Amino acid sequence: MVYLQAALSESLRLYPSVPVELKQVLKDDVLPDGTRLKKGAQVFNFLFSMVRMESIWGKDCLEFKPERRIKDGKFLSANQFKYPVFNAGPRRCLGKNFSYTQMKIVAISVLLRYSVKVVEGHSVVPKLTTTLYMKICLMVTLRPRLVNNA
Ligand code: HEM
Repeated sequence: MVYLQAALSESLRLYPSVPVELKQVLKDDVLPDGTRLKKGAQVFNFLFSMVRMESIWGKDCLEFKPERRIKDGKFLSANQFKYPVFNAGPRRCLGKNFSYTQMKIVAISVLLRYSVKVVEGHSVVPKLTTTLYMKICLMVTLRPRLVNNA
């Protein structure tokens, strides 16, 4: 279960369901990098880019590596501001735990019955909208697993 949690988190890092957020500035403010923001300004937060930045995630930032989220056999929760896939701060996603439960149920239901292999040469091309899609569907081969019902 630890590896599945890490794999789902890592998938959402590289392909965040909410790839871009729009925020509005309530009062004049200064970002940590010195950028000045005027009240009423709109700020696009490009999560899709942020979760792939080398300065935040290291040289292997573009690699799918669930292991980066596991230490001593335990799942490592990332700082919400480093991993804002579910937003960060007081307006964090209320459905985070629920969505992990859903994703695990779906993954387990499929993996229990089938071995899944992505079709050779098929590449995932993201389609950026307010939520993230794939430009074309994910082409996979499913091989039934032998289930022992005894
Ligand atoms: C992988 C699944 C999900 C992801 C990546 C996700 C991500 C996010 C993000 C980024 C926000 C902030 C949006 C913004 O303010 O611009 C958000 C807000 C929210 N999400 Fe999710 N979400 C997921 C699933 C769910 C589910 C399943 C539910 C409900 C059962 C849910 C309920 C909410 C609610 C109520 C908010 C608004 C929170 C607030 O503004 O105080 N989310 N989510």
